Amino acid sequence: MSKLITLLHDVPLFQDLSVAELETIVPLFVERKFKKGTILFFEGDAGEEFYLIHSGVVKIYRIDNSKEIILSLFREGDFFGEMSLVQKGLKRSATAETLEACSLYTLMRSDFQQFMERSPRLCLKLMEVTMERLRKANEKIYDLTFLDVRTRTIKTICRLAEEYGQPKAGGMFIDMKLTHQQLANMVGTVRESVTKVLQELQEDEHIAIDKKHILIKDIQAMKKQIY
Ligand SMILES: Nc1ncnc2c1ncn2[C@@H]1O[C@@H]2COP(=O)(O)O[C@H]2[C@H]1O
Repeated sequence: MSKLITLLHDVPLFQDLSVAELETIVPLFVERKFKKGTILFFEGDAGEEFYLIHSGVVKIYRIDNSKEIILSLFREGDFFGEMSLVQKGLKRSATAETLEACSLYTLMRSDFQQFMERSPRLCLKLMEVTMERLRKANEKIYDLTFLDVRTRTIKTICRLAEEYGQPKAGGMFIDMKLTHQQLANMVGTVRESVTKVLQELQEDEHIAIDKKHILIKDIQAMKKQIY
């Protein structure tokens, strides 16, 4: 349990909770481990649990006729699965799948709801995170409507660098293994188009790719291409 308390202290959603509130909620979480490639739930399923990531990466996506669009990637400290829990009868709005072996903490729907009813602080935090996710979703709608594939690809790489980037000799290293297909599913295009843009970016020495990891050599120079 102590590792959960440490995790909760670092998770913005739970940071403002009092010690008493934390002590109430911690025993309700159940730790579960999942292998890479496990579907946690499908879009349209009944929502039964709230998920908090202790380790690993989870992909949230929708699929249509085998075409996939990635809505978000979540990692340690992120939560998901809350949308279908806030109101009775709502179904899962997207599918969740582990991209790596994952350790997740789950909270049952009834516990999550009871805690929301009792804790205005948690509700406010949840609203803050939801607004931030809505802002990102709006940005994505704009990008898909107005921007070409090259610009969208560069923007996606820059966003990944902001969220998962680590400064490294020679640039900014994105600490996440991504295939061209996964990147294409984030950008909203076909794999061939993303491969072409990545090749151009490598030829122009903006990025280097090593074992599915992207290194951005000069993040400011990359950003200059889009803004
Ligand atoms: N656009 C989005 N951005 C980030 N997370 C999302 C988005 N859409 C759905 N999710 C998450 O994916 C989950 C799918 O199940 P739920 O609808 O229960 O809750 C959802 C959210 O936690």
